[in-house]
Amino acid sequence: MMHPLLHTPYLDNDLLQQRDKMVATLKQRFKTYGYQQIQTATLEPYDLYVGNPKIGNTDEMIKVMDTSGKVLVLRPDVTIPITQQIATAHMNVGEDTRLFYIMDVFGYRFEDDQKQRTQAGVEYFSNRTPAGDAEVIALAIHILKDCGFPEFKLEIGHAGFFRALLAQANLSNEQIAPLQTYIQTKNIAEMVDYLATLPIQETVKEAMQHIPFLYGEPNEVMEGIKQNGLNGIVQAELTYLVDVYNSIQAYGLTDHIVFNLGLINDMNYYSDVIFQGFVNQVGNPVVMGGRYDGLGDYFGARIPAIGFAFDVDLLLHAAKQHGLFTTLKEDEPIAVSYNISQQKEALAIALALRERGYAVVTYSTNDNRQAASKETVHIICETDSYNLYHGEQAISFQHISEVIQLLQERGS
Ligand SMILES: N[C@@H](Cc1c[nH]c[nH+]1)C(=O)O
Repeated sequence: MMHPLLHTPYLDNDLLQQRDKMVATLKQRFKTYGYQQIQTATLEPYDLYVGNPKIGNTDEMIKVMDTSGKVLVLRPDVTIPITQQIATAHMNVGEDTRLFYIMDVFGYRFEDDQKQRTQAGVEYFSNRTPAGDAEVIALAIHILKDCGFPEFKLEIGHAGFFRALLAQANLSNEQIAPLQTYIQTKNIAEMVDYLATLPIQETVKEAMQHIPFLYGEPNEVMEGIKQNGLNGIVQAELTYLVDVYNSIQAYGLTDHIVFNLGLINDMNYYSDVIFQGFVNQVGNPVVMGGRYDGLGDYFGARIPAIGFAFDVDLLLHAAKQHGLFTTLKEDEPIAVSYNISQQKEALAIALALRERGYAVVTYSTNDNRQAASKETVHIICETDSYNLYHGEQAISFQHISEVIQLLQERGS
């Protein structure tokens, strides 16, 4: 059963801690594959997007005006500005460049009311090779494993597959759009009716009707393609996909791979392999990516690249749904309360604890404040005695070193 996305207007402390932990896991994994972090501006010139055929619909971008009347957009995508930066700096990829990011994207192509989403992604600038593409896909799978998802699927398709079929049909963009939707939603009945209205060859119609079925175990999908005589049209794309798949085999990760030749991404910049990752019970993909070798051309540079982005909030939601949140260390602060005559000494104790990374709250008992809860470690500094209370236990101490030793022994 699919669960709708939960919309949290804000994240509470627990969720934020889980989110930080998840982001740390992703960052760590990106680093182990040799990626370096990059950050781009949140507000970008609208000109970066307008008029670029490789960039989707600019209507849905959030626009603002600066004080001089110049139109800016809130970063709708990360791949585009990074490609522009690399294009400006390099013109051609000499050396491989591996970049990762944790950045928000705004207002673009989201079905729901949430106009801001955090992406954790990578961009790998390098010439197209099956081994390079396989490494990026393996990294995405590695992350899903790191997060602890027991079951997930990575669907692989090819941006050129649908395009090659379309090239035979000579259709306008308006005619293509519904077709794309029918394929994405696997709405075969309406697709058949719609195809009947289009002026295209019967063989092409049949091929298109077959696209939604080209899903599943890679060998079976390839067999289905042959049986339907589709391989002649898209031979090069298919051979490449199989090469990538064979390379993923070397990582021992093919259990998670399915082919989906009906995969169509709304981003227009993809040129070759595209992929999306799904975990059970979550309808939308938690990760999307693909190769976009032609995007740099728009910025005047030949810089082939492949990348992906995880939707951090969706991933968090999925982890919660699957009960994958680990219990975090109890971080309730230690309470230090003191008689005003002992203020200096008590504050020195608090400082020493804070210096060691403990969270500490202090208050004067003369202020008549609420007592700490039973679970809290509570240090009370009175004129003639210093005591530490925890649950039923009460221990008196002379020196802060005794407190630190006690805390360490308890593992708190
Ligand atoms: N920018 C793409 C993901 C991606 C990164 N690199 C390549 N593709 C997206 O937001 O869907």
